[in-house]
Amino acid sequence: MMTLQDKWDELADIKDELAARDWFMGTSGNLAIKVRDSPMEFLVTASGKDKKKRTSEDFLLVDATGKPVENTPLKPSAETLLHCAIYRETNAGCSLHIHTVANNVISELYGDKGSVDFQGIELIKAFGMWEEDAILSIPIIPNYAHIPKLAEVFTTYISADKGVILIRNHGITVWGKDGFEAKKLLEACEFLFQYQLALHQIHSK
Ligand SMILES: CSC[C@@H](O)[C@@H](O)C(=O)COP(=O)(O)O
Ligand SMILES: [Zn+2]
Repeated sequence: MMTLQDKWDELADIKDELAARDWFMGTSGNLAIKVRDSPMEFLVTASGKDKKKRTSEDFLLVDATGKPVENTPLKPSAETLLHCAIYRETNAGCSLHIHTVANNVISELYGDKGSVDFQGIELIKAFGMWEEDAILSIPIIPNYAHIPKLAEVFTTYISADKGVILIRNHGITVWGKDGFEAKKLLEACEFLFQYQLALHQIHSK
């Protein structure tokens, strides 16, 4: 059986890997991993920390509403409600949110369209799309400073079978059945975004 410590270590390892890619600029980003189903509880990154550092105060346990389970001076991520929505609406075991230049620029380029679509590129297989003519459509939603409003809009775009939402000029959130799956989707998305930006540069010459 996986203990709380096992889950903590798993999330800490994922955090280190994403940090090594420089995906936590300026304290941005937040990560979560489900610890148990009933009552539903998950570990989430503490708010405002330098996520490139590994400390004993990196995560705290919260309930389905995003409230800390135990008395703690730590504050859960400001975007905990997005993770709550994912665990409420899906069977996900892990959810990851990062800000990169590539995901922000793509969200701005395709924001008015409401999605960015990928077809005929091998890496969409990371999303389980194996058919020749499959199209991966990543939804792009507006950003709202008011997190309950952002979570409300975000919830309407959660689809259990895809696991990715891009928030305009903000960042990407992915989720999967476990940490491995969520990280795979995140890496695939960032590859696709960089590919799309490179194509843009060529076409705009
Ligand atoms: C410091 S800019 C990024 C934040 O506003 C937010 O979008 C973010 O991703 C991190 O917030 P946090 O509360 O640390 O989880
Ligand atoms: Zn964010």
